Amino acid sequence: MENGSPVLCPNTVTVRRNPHRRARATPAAKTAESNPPSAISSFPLQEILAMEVPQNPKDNSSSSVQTPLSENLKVYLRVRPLQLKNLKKSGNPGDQNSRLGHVWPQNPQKKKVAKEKIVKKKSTEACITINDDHSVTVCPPMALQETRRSKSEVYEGFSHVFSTESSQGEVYERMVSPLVEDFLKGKSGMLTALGPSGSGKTHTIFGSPRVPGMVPLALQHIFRTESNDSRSSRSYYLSIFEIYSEKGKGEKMYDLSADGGELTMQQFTIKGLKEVLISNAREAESLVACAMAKRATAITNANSTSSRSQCIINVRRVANPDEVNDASNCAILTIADLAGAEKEKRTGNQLTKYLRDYLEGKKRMTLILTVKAGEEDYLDTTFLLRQASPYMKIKFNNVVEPSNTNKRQLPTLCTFEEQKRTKYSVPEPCVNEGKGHHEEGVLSHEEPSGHTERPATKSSHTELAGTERNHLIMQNFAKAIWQVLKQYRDKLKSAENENQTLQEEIRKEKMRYFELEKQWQSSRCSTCSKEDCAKADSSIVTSFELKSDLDEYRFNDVHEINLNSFIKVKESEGYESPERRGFSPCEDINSCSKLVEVKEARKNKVDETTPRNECDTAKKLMYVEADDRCLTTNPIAFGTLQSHNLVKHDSCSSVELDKLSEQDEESTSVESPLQVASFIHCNAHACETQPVLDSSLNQSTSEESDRDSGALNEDQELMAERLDSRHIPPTKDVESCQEHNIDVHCSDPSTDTSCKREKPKRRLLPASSTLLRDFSNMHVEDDIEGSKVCPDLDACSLESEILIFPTDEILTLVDGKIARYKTFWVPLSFNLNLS
Ligand SMILES: Nc1ncnc2c1ncn2[C@@H]1O[C@H](COP(=O)(O)OP(=O)(O)OP(=O)(O)O)[C@@H](O)[C@H]1O
Repeated sequence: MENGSPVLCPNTVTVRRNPHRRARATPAAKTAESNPPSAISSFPLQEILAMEVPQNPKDNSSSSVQTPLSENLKVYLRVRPLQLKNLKKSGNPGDQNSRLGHVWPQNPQKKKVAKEKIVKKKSTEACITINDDHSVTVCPPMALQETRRSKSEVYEGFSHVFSTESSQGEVYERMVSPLVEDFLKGKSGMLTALGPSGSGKTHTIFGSPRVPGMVPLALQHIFRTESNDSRSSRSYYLSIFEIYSEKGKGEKMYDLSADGGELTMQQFTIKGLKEVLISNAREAESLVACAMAKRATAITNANSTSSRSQCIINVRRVANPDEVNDASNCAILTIADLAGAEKEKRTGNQLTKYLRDYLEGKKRMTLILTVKAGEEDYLDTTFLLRQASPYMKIKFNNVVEPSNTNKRQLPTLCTFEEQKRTKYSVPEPCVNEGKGHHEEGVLSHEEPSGHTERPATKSSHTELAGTERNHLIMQNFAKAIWQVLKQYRDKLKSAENENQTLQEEIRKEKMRYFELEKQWQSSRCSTCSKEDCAKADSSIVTSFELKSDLDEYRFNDVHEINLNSFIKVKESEGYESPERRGFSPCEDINSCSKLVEVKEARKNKVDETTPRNECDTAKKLMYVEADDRCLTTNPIAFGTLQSHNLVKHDSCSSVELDKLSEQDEESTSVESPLQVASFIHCNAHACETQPVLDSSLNQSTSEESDRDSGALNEDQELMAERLDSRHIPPTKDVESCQEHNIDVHCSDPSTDTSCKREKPKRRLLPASSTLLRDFSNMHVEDDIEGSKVCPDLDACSLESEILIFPTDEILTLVDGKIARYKTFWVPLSFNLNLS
């Protein structure tokens, strides 16, 4: 519907089944109009690339990250003497002792075996040179310089570098004593020794009875302090365990205390580890000595009693319960002697877990790197220093030519470069690549490092600046992508909401459309009825609706018709009869024909505008509206109207009808399937006797066609014979039929468009006459209420059973006059035996 308003007159309404409508903008297009793409900002690629990066990122990165690390992490380097025997022979007192004889505590069983081992003859040349207290230069052996073209390297940034002459006491005072002091104040700390096998880790950590290491010195320090403080009543517990990696069995943990066993780690804590209360240093040293005796050791090329496990000692300080808010309540001092960190060594995962807080910088950690100074230890030394490079400044005076890099060294370099990348956020080591120096030749390790730093530093700064800029660009790139994605996500949400709103509007519009169409149809139907009434000047209207599948039944095959219909009977008052108008029966028939034409024309018009499906689904009803004074003629009129198309409807419907045979169908005006609403105008006063009606029908049919009239005459003759055989006199009331306005049309506006296939004509009349005669034989049971409301029915002598039930009255405007109809429901049940 274009305007959506109800249509009052179908003649003035133009119905367009597929009205041309202006295409509505799609939601997407609408969205695009309301929200232009410019709402989403374009990707700021140029801005990102054009941004300025600080030219000296070194200062920023080192100052921001290194500060906390410098507080919690300190890296020391200790260089083991070249020739231990020589040192021993030199009579240097104290800590410069032979490994075999003076490491404390000793494993007695392995001590004997170690003595039998052949001590390799080692080079007297050193590969490492201590530049100052914070830096060293590592120079490759001559053989490596020639074959691999390796260059010397300068490592700086150590908290302190202990020379080969440094004593245990010196190391302790400078490195461990501050840690212990903090521990006594309640701060946890850790000391870890890391280095290749035989570099002096165990010597540094445990020492020997004559040259005690950091553990005994720390224990002595602790209890000495405690003994000096008379008010102190703290308790100390000691635990010691090792993490041992067996081939094919993974890592295992063992408690190294007297009756300790295997341990397990859950999350980041060790389950089952025993703590031994210690009250003095001697007692603690004894426990440590026993644990060391249990520690797994093995003979390596570098060390006859090499520690093959990570040994960890914990000293826990428990404050007096009386001390309130003592922060030192849970302070722990951890000292770890790690296994050899040579290149082939694989460090354990469990140790990493256990030391997680320390490695992440959350707790104070002191790392001492032990290296050997011999030329044969060059690779292990450089490997260790490069591993520790993220935590300090390392300068490369020379680079290794890629072409000469053998398989052994390449992974090391790759690992190192990878570490540099992964450790980008940690204090960035100052990497200097002096390619220019490479062309000039190999730098001597004796050459002062200060002379070669400046050009290398410049290039290093330039490279770092570029790296930092790339890093920041990538960061901003990711941020920009994130922002754009967020904007698109918001737009998508809004579009979805709008889509839902539009769908809701569409649904409402559909509902409104259906309501308007319904109103239009109802209004059109009412308009049609008024028009028909005015034109037809009729008081009796009968409407039939036949089911669409009437073709399945043939009239000739049906011998019994159960007509359980409701016949609406109108009692018209004030109706101007055709007789008074001077209508003759013939004229009456003609007028009926005219009415048929008019209503057929309107039916066709309705059919043009009515969807087919509505016709199929429409209910099939039959109404017989008749003047009470010619009620007996209603069945006649009904039969006249129906012609041969009375077909069985359904079990609960009003009429059971049958369809015409093929030859009869040609002579009928109503085609099935269709819905038929018949308007039968029958003036009660004009109703004539059956012969008169028959004659009028014959007259009417003679005007149509010879063929039709022939068929009609045959039917009429047959019916007349049947009537004669029954000797049923015509009813008195049916004296004449001056006017028979019979119309067949689709009363339902939703009649199928198939109804217009063939325009119904007056050819109905001859066929109807057959039923007319049958109905005339029916007897109306006048003992029903019908006789009360229709006294004229008393004279009815139809043999069939017609039950008449009064219902209500209807006032209708007919030709400017008010006509009152009394309606009756007349369920019909009669048999037609046409055979
Ligand atoms: N600074 C030093 N002064 C004198 N002797 C040392 C020094 N460092 C190590 N040694 C001696 O070197 C030998 C090997 O030392 P140590 O056992 O401590 O090495 P390690 O690093 O523990 O080896 P591994 O990892 O195989 O256990 C020992 O006999 C030790 O006495």
